[in-house]
Amino acid sequence: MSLSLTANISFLFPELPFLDRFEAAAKAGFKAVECHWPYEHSIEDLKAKLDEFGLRLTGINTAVGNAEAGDFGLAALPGREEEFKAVFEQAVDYAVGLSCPMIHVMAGKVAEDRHEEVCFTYIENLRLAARIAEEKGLTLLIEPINHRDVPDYFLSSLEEADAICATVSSPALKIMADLYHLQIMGGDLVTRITEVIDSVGHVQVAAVPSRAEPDEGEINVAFVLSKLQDAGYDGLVGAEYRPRGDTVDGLGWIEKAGLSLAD
Ligand SMILES: O=C(O)[C@@H](O)C(=O)CO
Ligand SMILES: [Mg+2]
Repeated sequence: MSLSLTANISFLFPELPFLDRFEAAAKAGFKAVECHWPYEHSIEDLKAKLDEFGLRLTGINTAVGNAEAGDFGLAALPGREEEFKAVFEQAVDYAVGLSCPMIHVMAGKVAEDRHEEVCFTYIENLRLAARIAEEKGLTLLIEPINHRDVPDYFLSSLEEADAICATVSSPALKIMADLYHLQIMGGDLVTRITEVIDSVGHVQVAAVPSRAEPDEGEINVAFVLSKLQDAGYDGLVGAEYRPRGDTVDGLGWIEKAGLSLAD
């Protein structure tokens, strides 16, 4: 298998302060990293770390909004369009400043009985964001997130994510297929993901149900990834799991899964 990894340094190396995780990832052999929310650090400080350790940054998320009030994204929230624009612009500034090609646009939490009602807002916000992404050469990702960990997250279905990509109809909008979330939300990973493979822009891995290294539990990660590759997926694989112990000691799964560190 020739798929390459990117280390999610929001989850890996949890014992280290965030800025020290770049060095740890590079020393472990990674050439690429992704993270969730880098915004408490300046673009300059982050760039210095990437340059110092010869890493590239492959993905960041839009800020969640008001985390203390329970926000987990804003794109699907009617009445919050200006706030969405602001967090999206912030993400674009960081992505451009750090040569980072992908932004995960976080949808937010919406009670199930309001799902239909807010679809319009989500699609309009994504249209606006996708236009900007096209101009800047960025890829936007939407990620179905499981309802056990994040009840009421607007986007939890792979098939709905694919339908939204078709509706927005922008080459800049793709699905982040996180095997952990998708296994919890219905499984049948190979068949379901290959059906939407043209819309998939990024893949992430973790074990289910533990969310630890993907060498245990319900998912045969080597098998699933090889089938996705056979179906035409040639993007990165995000190592987005919570290590059982020391991050470096837990990296043995990479070779067993036939993966390589990104170059
Ligand atoms: O799967 C996840 O939790 C992440 O990919 C994310 O972006 C939201 O935390
Ligand atoms: Mg994920």
